[in-house]
Amino acid sequence: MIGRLNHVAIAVPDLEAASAQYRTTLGADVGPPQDEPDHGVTVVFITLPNTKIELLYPLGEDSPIRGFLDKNPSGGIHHMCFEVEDILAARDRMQAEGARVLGSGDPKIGAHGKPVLFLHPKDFNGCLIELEQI
Ligand SMILES: CC[C@H](C(=O)O)C(=O)SCCNC(=O)CCNC(=O)[C@H](O)C(C)(C)COP(=O)(O)OP(=O)(O)OC[C@H]1O[C@@H](n2cnc3c(N)ncnc32)[C@H](O)[C@@H]1OP(=O)(O)O
Ligand SMILES: [Co+2]
Repeated sequence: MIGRLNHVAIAVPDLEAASAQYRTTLGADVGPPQDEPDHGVTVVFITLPNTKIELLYPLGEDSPIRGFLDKNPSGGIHHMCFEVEDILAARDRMQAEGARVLGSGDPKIGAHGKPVLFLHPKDFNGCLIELEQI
């Protein structure tokens, strides 16, 4: 069911500083900030040979990552995103297995213009999981 690791997301307290660190200290290929108002975040993608890093910064008052950054003021790994071929089939299977799908349960269009869903971290060993349909 889950396929490639599409990205690992890190919530950061300072998007510009984190972008500069990956670009300068780590010499990585860092993209531009992308506002994603439908998701309450601004994201920066860092392209690696085998996956991506997604830097996340809160956008708007009710950003879903505000609580995470309050608890982790210097930032932290926020979620992992796995690719799936059919996100509705994946959702139905996860729900049948007892996993909680966050939000309405209907996919939203994510940062790559593809449908995404999130699974509750408490159901996956404390790891927030995002599914993205390829
Ligand atoms: C543009 C889209 C982009 C893309 O890739 O396409 C994105 O990735 S958008 C990313 C931002 N959007 C989301 O994260 C949506 C899904 N997330 C949520 O709905 C919330 O973040 C939620 C429900 C996971 C947590 O919300 P909140 O922190 O406000 O709730 P609680 O404080 O009640 O937390 C409950 C419980 O879970 C623990 N927690 C929270 N966040 C995480 C996390 N990222 N990883 C692991 N655990 C997490 C929190 O500490 C609480 O645990 P407890 O032991 O009860 O204290
Ligand atoms: Co993501």
